[in-house]
Amino acid sequence: MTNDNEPEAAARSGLRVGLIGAGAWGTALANAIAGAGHEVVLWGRDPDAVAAIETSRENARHLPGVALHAAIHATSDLRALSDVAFALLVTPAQTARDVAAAAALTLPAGAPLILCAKGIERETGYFLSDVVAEARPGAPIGVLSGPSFAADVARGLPTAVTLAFREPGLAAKLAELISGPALRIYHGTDLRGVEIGGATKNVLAIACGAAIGRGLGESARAALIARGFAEILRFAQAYGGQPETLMGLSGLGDLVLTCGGPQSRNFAFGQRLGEGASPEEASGGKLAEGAHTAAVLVSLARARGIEMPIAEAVAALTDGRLTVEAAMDALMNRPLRAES
Ligand SMILES: NC(=O)C1=CN([C@@H]2O[C@H](COP(=O)(O)OP(=O)(O)OC[C@H]3O[C@@H](n4cnc5c(N)ncnc54)[C@H](O)[C@@H]3O)[C@@H](O)[C@H]2O)C=CC1
Ligand SMILES: O=C(CO)COP(=O)(O)O
Repeated sequence: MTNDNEPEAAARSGLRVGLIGAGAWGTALANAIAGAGHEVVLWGRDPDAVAAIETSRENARHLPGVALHAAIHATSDLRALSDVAFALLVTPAQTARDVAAAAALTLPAGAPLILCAKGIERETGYFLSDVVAEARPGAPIGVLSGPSFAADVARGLPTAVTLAFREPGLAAKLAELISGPALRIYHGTDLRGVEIGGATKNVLAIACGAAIGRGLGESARAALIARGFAEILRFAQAYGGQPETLMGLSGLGDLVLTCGGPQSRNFAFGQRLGEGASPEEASGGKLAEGAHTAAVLVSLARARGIEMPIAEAVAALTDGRLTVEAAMDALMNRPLRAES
């Protein structure tokens, strides 16, 4: 196992920070934040899995081979969050409502909560920050997003992401507290732009994966990234995100990362679809958030008259309504138009 964190950091007097969700990303962030000098409470829902993490000091299921920092305490008891200074919510997007509601019962009133999941709620079409706001009205909500594979962050490889809060100054303050030598956190106030970037890029990564899996080549991948980004920009502008935000880490940056290859679970899901697997086979039990977001993204786009043909194709693919060939034919046979 590797652990590049300085043991002394555990003894440094930092804040007590809650990490809600003990999957790959939650565990990687817990290590990074503990490495920045804080005491971390890592909450997971499964008592047996949490006990194994706490005793073995490794999350063998989701982040194997990475030693847990000494300043992390893993627990399945939400009451351990009752005295944290702030918390991060890192469970899958479609669980955000239930998990936020449960955490709201114990989190200190007014403690900032940072959303790290990437998606849109399927049943309501709500952005995740709005979902969480219903659980904790009035408490500050932030979004952390950007190009960052959990395995890279866990190995201490250089990573840069964006943290946004609407409250002026809060993102800068928290970014300062949790950034470290390898995790560089930029800050901003365009919460909506940051969360749209993270939710939409997963859908486009499935399209890239499908094209590569089908053997359509690198030119097709580049076209999908560029035209996919145009779709993201149109969507974000219609829903209140700033174009500058989308051109940064949480939009273009994360789109490029996840469209780059099968280290992305969304890309890998698309790749298997392209190779002929059914949507059920393609998931292989791994979380591909884009598969859960594609249909609701398309509904939101249609509701505002925004054209998102690539996202439409992904929604049809993931629902099993279209083959990769038919999806590509549909995209290639759209009327020629000015590039915008
Ligand atoms: N893995 C990565 O590199 C990154 C992931 N993310 C995002 O973070 C979110 C979580 O992803 P991962 O940690 O990678 O997933 P994961 O599959 O590694 O872990 C998910 C965790 O959530 C827990 N969980 C599932 N349903 C739950 C529920 N109803 N209540 C409580 N806990 C539940 C699981 O037990 C598991 O511990 C996703 O939205 C993903 O897009 C964001 C950036 C990087
Ligand atoms: O969001 C991520 C990287 O920024 C992780 O991507 P995947 O969920 O596709 O693995």
